[in-house]
Amino acid sequence: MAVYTHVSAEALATFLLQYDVGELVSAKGIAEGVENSNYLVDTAKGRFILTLYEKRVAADDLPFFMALLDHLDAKGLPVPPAIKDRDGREIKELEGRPACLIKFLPGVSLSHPTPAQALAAGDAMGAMHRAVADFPLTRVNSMGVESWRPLFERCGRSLDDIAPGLYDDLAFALDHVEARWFAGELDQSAIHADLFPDNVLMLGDKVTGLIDFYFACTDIRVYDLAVMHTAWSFDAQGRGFDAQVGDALIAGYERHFPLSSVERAQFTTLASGSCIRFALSRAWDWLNTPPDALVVRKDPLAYVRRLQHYDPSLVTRVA
Ligand SMILES: Nc1ncnc2c1ncn2[C@@H]1O[C@H](COP(=O)(O)OP(=O)(O)O)[C@@H](O)[C@H]1O
Ligand SMILES: N[C@@H](CCOP(=O)(O)O)C(=O)O
Repeated sequence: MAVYTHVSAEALATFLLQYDVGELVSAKGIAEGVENSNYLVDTAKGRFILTLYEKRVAADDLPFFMALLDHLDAKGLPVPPAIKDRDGREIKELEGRPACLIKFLPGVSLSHPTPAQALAAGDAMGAMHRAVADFPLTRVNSMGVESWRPLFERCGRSLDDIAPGLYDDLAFALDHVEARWFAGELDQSAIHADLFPDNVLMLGDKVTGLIDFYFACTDIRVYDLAVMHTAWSFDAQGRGFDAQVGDALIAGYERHFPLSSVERAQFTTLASGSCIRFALSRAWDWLNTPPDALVVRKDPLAYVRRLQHYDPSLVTRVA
């Protein structure tokens, strides 16, 4: 459950007085998500999301995320901008945490997207990349290729406590992917960098929300599509590759940005890099989150299996 910081009803009612949103009617914690504390808030004038940013989101990065959301919202993308208070401020403080009141978007996130839904989601990512062509701000990808080796080294031999051989498999894969990485050769832009199914809200086959921009950054544009491909095309255990879903994501994206021959040729390396990135962040959380913590630990091996799908030569020890 992702409610790390408790907000009292009194503190929330006082906080809302700073906005033109009407009086507090009800609030409840949202279980989904792992990074921040989220509440569903109903007021006399409507429904909102209240997010308190926990330690993994740096307060200094919030202006970038909020400017990106405002930019995409102004271009008609279905993203949730922060609500401005009576003084025009979006980033506030509540219970000692940076906090934003955010537009509520309808829709549900899918556990098993169909090809038609993947087509719409790939299209939405393409539209988002098109809309950021004139977005002026940049942010280094804190989970980009340069961060993987330090994170791998911080996990160290404890990786083998997750699965025997995991340290050697990830060491080999990291050497291989780092040597083939090509920043500079491929177009860069603002990217979402975490557009998993749980960060896309849908009603039927229509995308109604792109949410959770807290890894957004400047990086290789098609890397964003590769991240999406690794997240959408498998079951939760990282098995059962669904080529129809994967192809539909790419087809939707190509309505906006047909892949160049170089991007096609590099896609396996980009997807392998994405698998290493999420295997490592999940492994770090796995090793550093007590099993009885309220937040659900995500399985790092589900990303090792995906890595094996994209490049079977990289995973030889972990099943
Ligand atoms: N703007 C929004 N509109 C509707 N629901 C939202 C919105 N933002 C977040 N949610 C809900 O809250 C959940 C957690 O949000 P998310 O941003 O993914 O959290 P975290 O950053 O902690 O991973 C989402 O799965 C979704 O159900
Ligand atoms: N998508 C990542 C974890 C980030 O969590 P989110 O709830 O902020 O999307 C993963 O699955 O490892």
